[in-house]
Amino acid sequence: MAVQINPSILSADFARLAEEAKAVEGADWLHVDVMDNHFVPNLTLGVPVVESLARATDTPLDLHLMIEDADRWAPQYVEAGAGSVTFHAEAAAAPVRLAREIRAKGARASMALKPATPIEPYEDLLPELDMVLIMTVEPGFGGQAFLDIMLPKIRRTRELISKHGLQMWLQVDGGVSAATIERCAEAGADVFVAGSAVYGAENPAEAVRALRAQAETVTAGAAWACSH
Ligand SMILES: O=C(CO)[C@@H](O)[C@H](O)COP(=O)(O)O
Ligand SMILES: [Co+2]
Repeated sequence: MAVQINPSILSADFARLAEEAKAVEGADWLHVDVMDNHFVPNLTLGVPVVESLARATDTPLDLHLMIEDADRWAPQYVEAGAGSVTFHAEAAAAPVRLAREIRAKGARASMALKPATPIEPYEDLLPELDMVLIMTVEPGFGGQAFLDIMLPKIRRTRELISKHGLQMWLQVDGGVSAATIERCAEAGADVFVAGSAVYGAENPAEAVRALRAQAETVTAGAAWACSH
């Protein structure tokens, strides 16, 4: 499947997480933003909540760790039930070792880049990863405006993935909506995180379907989208 839509539960009602997860059944993954109030100026949830959420939904969990000391914590989120764990390049002391540990424990390994972090220094790491996440807002909060100056970085990352003949996914996160998803897809993204655009909609499941249809109109013709 080329296009994946991952609703972010950051925009959901945290008192009704199980119901909110069920409201987007049909989504590919449930995106879970973990924030520690150090790496980003906001605090969300931790390992026990992820364990409970993993039991409450059949949708696999896509963990986005916005925390310091990712090397110590990321493996614990695999054990908590995550199917994919994204650590930030800026927060990992030993990213290759960490990616290998995440994979060895049975999850997909992914690395995120804040808006000011370029992809080029990480080119040689790409084969160690299952996904790269390009942040299209400053991490920390949902509901921010999409940074279209990130589009060249998405394009460049897709070029590097193609250059190395890799099958990995390219995720975008932040301000993804009906107004921006096509530009992300045109630039080469195939995994789309959407928080406010899904949970702010009257019918979240329908919002997921609509975003998917929009992105698919773009990726249907893209050469890179045929490879997975
Ligand atoms: O990681 C983050 C924010 O740091 C995101 O996953 C947001 O939760 C996305 O929310 P929207 O921008 O789609 O409202
Ligand atoms: Co996120």
